Amino acid sequence: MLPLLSRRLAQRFFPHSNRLLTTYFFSTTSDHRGSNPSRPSPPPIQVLLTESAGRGVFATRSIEPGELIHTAKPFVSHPSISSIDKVCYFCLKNSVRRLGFQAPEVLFCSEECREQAKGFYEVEKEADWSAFVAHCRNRGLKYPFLAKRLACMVISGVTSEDSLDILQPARLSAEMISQMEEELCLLRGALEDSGVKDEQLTFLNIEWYAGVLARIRINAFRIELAGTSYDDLLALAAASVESEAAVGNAVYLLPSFYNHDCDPNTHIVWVENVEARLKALREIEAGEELRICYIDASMDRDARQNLLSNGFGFECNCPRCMSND
Ligand SMILES: C[S@@+](CC[C@H](N)C(=O)[O-])C[C@H]1O[C@@H](n2cnc3c(N)ncnc32)[C@H](O)[C@@H]1O
Repeated sequence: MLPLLSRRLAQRFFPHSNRLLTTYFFSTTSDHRGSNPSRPSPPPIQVLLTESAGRGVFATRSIEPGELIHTAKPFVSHPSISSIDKVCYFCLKNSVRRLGFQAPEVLFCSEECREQAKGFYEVEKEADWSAFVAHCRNRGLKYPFLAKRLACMVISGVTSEDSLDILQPARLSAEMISQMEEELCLLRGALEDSGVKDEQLTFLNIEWYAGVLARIRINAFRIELAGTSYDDLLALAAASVESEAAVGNAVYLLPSFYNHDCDPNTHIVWVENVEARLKALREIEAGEELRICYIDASMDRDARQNLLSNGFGFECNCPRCMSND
């Protein structure tokens, strides 16, 4: 199922086939290797319909505790405002040193990241984003930055305007949509003033913008890097005290199909950059659904249910909640 899904997704999301971006997105791998040791086998998972939580991810074979099930590159990501001058503008790698070739306002950790970023940055760098950034900063908004980056990707032709349609959207109230109008106006205005032609902006209306944000709201991950060294761990500990542990936000395609469980069998981690690693927390049988935890599982049942209902719009039906734990 996955190779076919991948081919269809590749045609749909990258109509003009920027090879670099396509490679970046589809390099999901698993630790297990097949008969050819140099080639990683496809991840041991498939996406199927569940009984009561829409689509979900299921194991196609037994998976060992601690096993790396697969990795995933983001479809779109963005640093948090407080991290913009510290992390790579493409991969969100921490403690990046300024390289000579880049524009003064953003950082790239390598030539490769700068090259990969061309899909959005060539459009983005021509515009003055100060009004859009000030608007989002004053209201504490983070998701419009992902929508802005996606809009730039659509304009440059590396993805199509319906690329996130495959993801489940949140229900938005009329009030939420009317608040988005101002952001959209600033986003469109910045692009128009930078010389993007009207015909390249026909997709950028409130239906598109609200549809994208409705999907981002349910499917975006907050990226906290675990780091690899003692210094990384110390920096992370300091950042969590200052509530600035997140380096950014990202939307992935395959990881978005994982449902939530308050006692999950799988977790998602980030080590050095925005590339996600899905790992088994315990032994998982073939055919079992893989679930991650969207929230802090240490909270009591009522707090968990409230958070999931307000943040994600669903009543959790996991075994832990059903047993009132
Ligand atoms: C990130 S999506 C997961 C994939 C989704 N099931 C789909 O079909 O695209 C999150 C949505 O899945 C459903 N969901 C996830 N975990 C659930 C749970 N424990 N109980 C009920 N619904 C759940 C909810 O509708 C939620 O808004």
